[in-house]
Amino acid sequence: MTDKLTPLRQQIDAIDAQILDLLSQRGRIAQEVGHVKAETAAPVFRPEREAQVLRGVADRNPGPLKNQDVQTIFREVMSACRALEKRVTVAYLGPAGTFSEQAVYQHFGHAVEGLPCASIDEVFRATEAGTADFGVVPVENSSEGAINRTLDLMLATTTAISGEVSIPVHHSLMTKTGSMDGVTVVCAHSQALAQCQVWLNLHHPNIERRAVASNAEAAVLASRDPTVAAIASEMAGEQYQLGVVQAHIQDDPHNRTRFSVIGSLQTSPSGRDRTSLVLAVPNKAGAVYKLLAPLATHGVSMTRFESRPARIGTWEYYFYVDVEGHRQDEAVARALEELHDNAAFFKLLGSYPVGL
Ligand SMILES: O=C(O)C(=O)C[C@]1(C(=O)O)C=C[C@@H](O)C=C1
Repeated sequence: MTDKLTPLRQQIDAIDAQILDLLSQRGRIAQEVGHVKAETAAPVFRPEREAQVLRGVADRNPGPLKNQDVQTIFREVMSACRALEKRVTVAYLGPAGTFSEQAVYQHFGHAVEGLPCASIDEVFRATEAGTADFGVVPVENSSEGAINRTLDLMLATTTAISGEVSIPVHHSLMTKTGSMDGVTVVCAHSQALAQCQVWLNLHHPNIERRAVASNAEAAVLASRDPTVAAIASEMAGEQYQLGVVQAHIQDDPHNRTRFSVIGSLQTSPSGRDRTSLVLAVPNKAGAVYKLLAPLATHGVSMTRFESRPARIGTWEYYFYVDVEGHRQDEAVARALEELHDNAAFFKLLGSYPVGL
């Protein structure tokens, strides 16, 4: 056994030495890129370029490693190279251990400075003020729908969307001891309580449910008090040393949350992009139908249509619309121009690479 293993490990050692050498070369070139960018004050983080690199890696992957795994490796390689140019700061809904933090690492890799914020409002504020280079905010959950506060702030602030990231959301029930003995209350963010209500009704119908600011806060509370159970990610459970009572208790096993990456960057086309905008029309019969006609005329597909009541007077609803393609693509550009002309209100939120 040992005799068979030794030569294989020698081969792995030789390959690792080559990988390390190539990584160092890549890092030195990234430093040069950094100097070129510094001369023109060009942005360090280029989401469209990173998306192209990751798609290329999956296209060329000869196996046996899975596409998702080679992409994870290359995302971290780019993250480390990017950090040689500049370590970007990313604001997210904290504390550490939230799904938002997971979304940050999935999009930017781990060589970033995470800035946990107390609320979605604060993520927008930190990003607008420049305290953070980017912010990551939840936009919609596959079971619970839109995150309304995010939609409202997209409208009210000057931030642009420069990327998107979607992550599976698996909730676990956890306590300090790993058992439900003596537990009187289950804490979680209201969205998580809603996403687990069928399971809770079935297994713990009589335990009080209390909504708190975030699942990570619930984990903190549970770590301090054995009468409190938390619903949170297992990552948060590990962070606050909780025992798992039951994993994956979300009612929908395919539960996902989509996040937007916000900032001041206007992302260039990557070849597979999405454009987000907000529209409003006067409250007349057929107005919405007419408003959207330019999309059909120019063959632009709509991938999302969400309405939010306007809170101040003139129009009844704002429509949050996502379309396929980049604002610089000819068909999209023409459709946007006509939408702009037809709409009583028009705000382009941004064009960005479709998430992996
Ligand atoms: O191509 C660039 O602009 C780089 O800065 C290099 C690099 C990379 O490591 O591949 C790093 C950061 C950018 O976000 C994109 C790519």
